[in-house]
Amino acid sequence: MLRAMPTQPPDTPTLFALSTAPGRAGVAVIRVSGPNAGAALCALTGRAAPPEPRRATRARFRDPATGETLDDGLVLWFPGPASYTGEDMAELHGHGGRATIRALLDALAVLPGLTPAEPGAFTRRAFDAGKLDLTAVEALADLIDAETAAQRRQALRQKDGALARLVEGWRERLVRALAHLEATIDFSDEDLPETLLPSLLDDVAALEADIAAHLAEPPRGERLRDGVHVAVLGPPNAGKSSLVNALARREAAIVSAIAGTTRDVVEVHLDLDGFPVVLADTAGLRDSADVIEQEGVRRAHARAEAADLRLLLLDGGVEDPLDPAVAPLVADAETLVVLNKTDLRGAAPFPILPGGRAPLPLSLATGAGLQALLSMLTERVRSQSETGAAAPPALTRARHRHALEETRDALARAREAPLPELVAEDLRLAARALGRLTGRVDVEDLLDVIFGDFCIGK
Ligand SMILES: Nc1nc2c(ncn2[C@@H]2O[C@H](COP(=O)(O)OP(=O)(O)OP(=O)(O)O)[C@@H](O)[C@H]2O)c(=O)[nH]1
Ligand SMILES: [K+]
Ligand SMILES: [Mg+2]
Repeated sequence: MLRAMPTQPPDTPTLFALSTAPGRAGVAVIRVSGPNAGAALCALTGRAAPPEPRRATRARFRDPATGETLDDGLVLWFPGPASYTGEDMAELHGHGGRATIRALLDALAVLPGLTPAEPGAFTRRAFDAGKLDLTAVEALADLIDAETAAQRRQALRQKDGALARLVEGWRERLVRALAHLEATIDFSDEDLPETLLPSLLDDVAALEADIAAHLAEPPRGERLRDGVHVAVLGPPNAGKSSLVNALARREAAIVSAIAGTTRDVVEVHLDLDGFPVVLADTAGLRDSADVIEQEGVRRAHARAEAADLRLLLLDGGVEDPLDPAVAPLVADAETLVVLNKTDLRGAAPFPILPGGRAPLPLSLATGAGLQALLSMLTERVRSQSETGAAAPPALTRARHRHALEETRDALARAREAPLPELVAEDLRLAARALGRLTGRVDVEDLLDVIFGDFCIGK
C-alpha cells in the first residue's frame, strides 16, 4: 500500500478559527487545518468519515461531549495536500450568530490536538508548504484590505504571481551567470573559452540595467496601495478647509471666517474613480506670532514636502492672491494651482502664474468649477498611481524596493570586482537579496512582520 511521506512532525497542532468576520451574519465559516482536521469534522458531525472532498455536504453540528445539537449547516472537506494550507482542512459553515459561533468554537477547542489559530496562521502554513510565495502572501493581505477597485486589481495581479514571476526571471538569469562563473573558477586550469568572463559580465550589466529601470519607475504600486497623498495648501482663509469638506462630502475640518482656523493637519480619505487618495487640510501659510499657529505652519510645510501632489488654493477675494508666502509653491510647475472665491472677484483679472499658466477658477460658495477641479485631480491621481495591465507589475511595498536596490548595488559591485571569486561573492549576495523578495531564502525575521498583518482565520 502507498503511504504518504510525513511532511510535518506528528505533534503539529491542528488549528481552528472563525474565518468570516465576527458578528451577526447569515453564514459563518470556521476553518480547521492540520492532522486532526478530519477527526474534528467527524466528531462535530457524528459522521464515521469525512464526506467527498470539495463538495458541500449538509451536516447537523453537535457537541461531541453531550450530543446536543448546536447548529445545522454545511461541511466541506479538503484533504491535503490539495488544500489552501497544504494540510487536511475542514470548513464548517454554520449560522453567523455570536452564540452559535461560540458554541462551535468551544466544541472544537476541547478536541484532542486542536488549538485556536493565531492571526495569519493558515496562510503561514500555506507559505511553509510552498503554496504561496511572500509576494502572494502580501497580496492576499492587500486584497483583504483593498478599499477601491484599482487597489483590488493590483492586489489580485500580485496574488496571481505577476511580481513573483518577474523577480524569479531575474533570479534565474543571475543563478545561471553564477553557475557559469563557478565553473570558470573550478576549472580554471582547464580549457574554458576565454570569452566567458566578459560575456558573463555583459549579462550581469544587462540584468542590472533591467532592475535599475524598474526601480526608476515612479512608485505607483506603493501609491496605489497606500493612497496618493495630496496636500491642500495656501494662505489663511483661502477656503482650504471648505474645499476638503466639499471633496469629502462631510464636515471633516472646521471652517470659519477667522484667518488661522486650521492648525493640525486634518486627513480625509477619498476614492477618486477607484484610486485611493489621502487628502490633507493644512494651516494657512503665513508668518504668525502665535506659537500654536507657527507649529501648524511648520506641519503644513512638512506635509507639502512629503505629499505626492500639492494643491495650492489661492484666495480670489483679495486683490493680489499671489501672496509671497506661497511663491515657492507657485514656482513649482507640478503644483495644481486653484483660485477660489471667484464669486467675490468681480471684474478683477486672474493672476498669471509663472510660465503663463492660469489658475483653475473655483467658487466653493456657488459650486462653480468644483466638477472641473475634481476631474483634474482625478486625472493627476490616476497618472500617479495607475499601472496599466500591460506594464510590468509594480512594486507595492518599500520592502520590495529595498531588496531590488540591494540587488542592483551588488550587481554593480560584481562588475567592478577584480577577481572571479569576488565577482561570484557579489552575485551570491545579489541572488540572496532577490530571493528574500519572494521568500526563497533567509526570511525568518520578515515572516512575523508580514503574517502579523493578517486577521485571525486567514
Ligand atoms: N465668498 C466665498 N467665501 C468662501 C468661499 N470658500 C470659502 N469661503 C469662506 O471663506 C472663509 C474661510 O474658509 P476656510 O475654509 O475656513 O478657509 P481656510 O483656508 O481653511 O482657512 P484657515 O484654516 O484659517 O487657513 C469661510 O468663511 C468660508 O465660508 C468661496 O468660494 N466664496
Ligand atoms: K478660516
Ligand atoms: Mg482651514
